[in-house]
Amino acid sequence: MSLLVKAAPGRVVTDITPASAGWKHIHFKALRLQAGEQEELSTGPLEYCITVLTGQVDVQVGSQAFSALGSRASVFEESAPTAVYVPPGQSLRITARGPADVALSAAPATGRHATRVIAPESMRRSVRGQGSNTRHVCDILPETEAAESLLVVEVITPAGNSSSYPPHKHDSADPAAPDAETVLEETYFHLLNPSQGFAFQRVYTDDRSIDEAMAVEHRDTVMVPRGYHPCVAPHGYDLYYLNTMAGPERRWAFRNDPAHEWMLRPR
Ligand SMILES: O=C(O)C[C@@H](O)[C@H](O)C(=O)CO
Repeated sequence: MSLLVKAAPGRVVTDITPASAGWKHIHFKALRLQAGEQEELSTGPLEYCITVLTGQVDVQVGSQAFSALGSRASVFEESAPTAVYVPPGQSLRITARGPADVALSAAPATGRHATRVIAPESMRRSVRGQGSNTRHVCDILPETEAAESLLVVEVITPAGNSSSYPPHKHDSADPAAPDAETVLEETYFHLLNPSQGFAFQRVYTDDRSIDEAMAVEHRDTVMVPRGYHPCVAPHGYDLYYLNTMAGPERRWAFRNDPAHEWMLRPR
């Protein structure tokens, strides 16, 4: 099975489930809605993070109504998105007010946290890396914000730069070194600017039982069940991706590929 899920042309751009991905935790759906189009579902045993990537939507969760969420025309604007956290056991309806791109990240939960809007102003934005490894990170649902298993973050990699680099992984848990690494599945939902561009992502393990190098295009998704997962944006095309992570422990602890870690050391 390829780890690259090509974008579908219609309203549902991608719909990844544990059954389709062959993993345990992450459900990821990307929608491209036109004015008035709706997505209705029951959250069942899952918690959701609805990220309004572009455009504006109204969101109804049970009897709670949230109107006109979303403030970006493009994910490449220098601003954070609006998101909504929705716990298990809720009815959920998303209605587009105009053209809107919406991402639904979901993972198992028991219902410890209430529905809430995550406002753009509350999200931490930071710059990571140096030189041609500089990228711009926005924490949508990080460890410090309440949720049971989901972690959601978006990253812009300027044209010509790399990100998630040096390559890192989070796929093993060592009880003898509990701080060393956590086990997290991950999806990368990629967008490019201009949209006809392409970027590259490699997913590989130490033993190379996984070693896939992918050309990713606008709205493609890459599944990272395990292994290192660096990205590169060629000259002329900025790369955006939305990461959803989930696993048995809600903590992002990673290990860099020792072969490439040298570049982080002062020279
Ligand atoms: O640092 C980056 O460039 C982004 C990555 O950390 C990305 O969010 C990820 O791979 C998380 O595991």
